Amino acid sequence: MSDELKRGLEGVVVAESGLSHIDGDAGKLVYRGYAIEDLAEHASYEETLYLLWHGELPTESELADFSGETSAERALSDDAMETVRRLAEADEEPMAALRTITSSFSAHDPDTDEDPTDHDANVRKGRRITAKMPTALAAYARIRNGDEPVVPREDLDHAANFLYMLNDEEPDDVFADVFDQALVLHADHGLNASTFSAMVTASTLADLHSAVTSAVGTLSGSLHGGANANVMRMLEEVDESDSDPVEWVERALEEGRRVAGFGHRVYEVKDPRANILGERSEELGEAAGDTRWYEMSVAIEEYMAEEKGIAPNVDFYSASTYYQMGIPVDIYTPIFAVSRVGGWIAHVLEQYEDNRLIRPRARYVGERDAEWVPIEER
Ligand SMILES: CC(=O)SCCNC(=O)CCNC(=O)[C@H](O)C(C)(C)COP(=O)(O)OP(=O)(O)OC[C@H]1O[C@@H](n2cnc3c(N)ncnc32)[C@H](O)[C@@H]1OP(=O)(O)O
Ligand SMILES: O=C([O-])CC(=O)C(=O)O
Repeated sequence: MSDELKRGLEGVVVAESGLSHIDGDAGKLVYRGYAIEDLAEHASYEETLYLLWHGELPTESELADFSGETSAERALSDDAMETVRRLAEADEEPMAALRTITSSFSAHDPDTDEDPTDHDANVRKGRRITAKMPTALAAYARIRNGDEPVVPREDLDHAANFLYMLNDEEPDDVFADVFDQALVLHADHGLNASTFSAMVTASTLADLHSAVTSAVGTLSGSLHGGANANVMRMLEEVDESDSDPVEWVERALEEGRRVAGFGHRVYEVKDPRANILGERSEELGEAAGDTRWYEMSVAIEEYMAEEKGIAPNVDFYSASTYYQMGIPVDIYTPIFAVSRVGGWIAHVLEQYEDNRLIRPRARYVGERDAEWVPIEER
């Protein structure tokens, strides 16, 4: 057995997957062979989910059935809504609230007693989790502001319905399209940390709800999904202090801090999702007659490229995009989860199809021959 150490599992291949491929040198991303640029332009989030879970693009009638079956699962049980209410009223942190709510969904899932690896039952469970997470998140965001939750509408698509439930107002077409595109762009990304965490959990033959709950927790960290909210906090701080964004970043780097939204374990160049979201951020700014957030972001991007040779990741431009849609900053990471849940479920389905317990080793660097000392002599 080799004791070669791969810290952070960097570059280690641990599974075969047909779901998404990242070419980190060229800055290319595909889901099941389809370029992310094509999916962002043409596919809805529901279509992307179907592609990930079923392996091919749906026909019109397959998509209509799939979307209808998913939207029919949006409503929360009274119990689940009570959980949301309690968490919101206790001012629980948004990702922690989402993690707890997601876990609680298993209590009312009619397929809970099925074999955890049953594919069809897992697709049904997956549909329910994916449909209910946005309802829970929107309700949480409203209740903590003293507003009542908005009942989901089955006649709106996944993206538009979320914005409707969040704001109690149907979104305009531009916001609905941009949000749908953001959901498509975040849906899957190889064996990122949260997906891997879902796979590790599933590999013990734990159930889908457990796998997704593990993943929500893993996504919350600032090195992963948590970075999108930190990007916006940085931009707001720069704006409020009237500083030059470049000077602000220079200072942060001098102090040894990382700049949120930059760097990636796999991409050596700019994340292709950041290109698309950057365009959306610019368009939203132009439409509102205020391109400040986009311009600040571009200045930081140029400086980071010149000084550090580090490019933006997906979290960098999603921040100003969501901000200009009026979405509260601290729910950006939960929104990432609302999209990525589709990828987590797809990877868990793959894991169950060809399962092997995931169990790496550590190189032991502790003592080996310690002599037992009775407690009264220590
Ligand atoms: C959806 C996502 O999860 S995308 C990632 C979201 N996370 C962030 O944006 C947080 C900021 N980024 C980072 O912390 C990192 O780039 C990570 C965690 C994403 C990737 O980290 P790793 O692959 O482990 O790269 P590593 O930490 O070894 O960084 C390599 C070098 O680049 C530097 N670096 C990487 N990212 C940054 C950054 N955002 N700001 C400043 N320096 C950075 C590191 O300091 C290191 O420099 P050194 O070799 O001189 O010490
Ligand atoms: O792939 C990663 O390590 C992080 C990432 O960009 C994602 O999860 O979308």
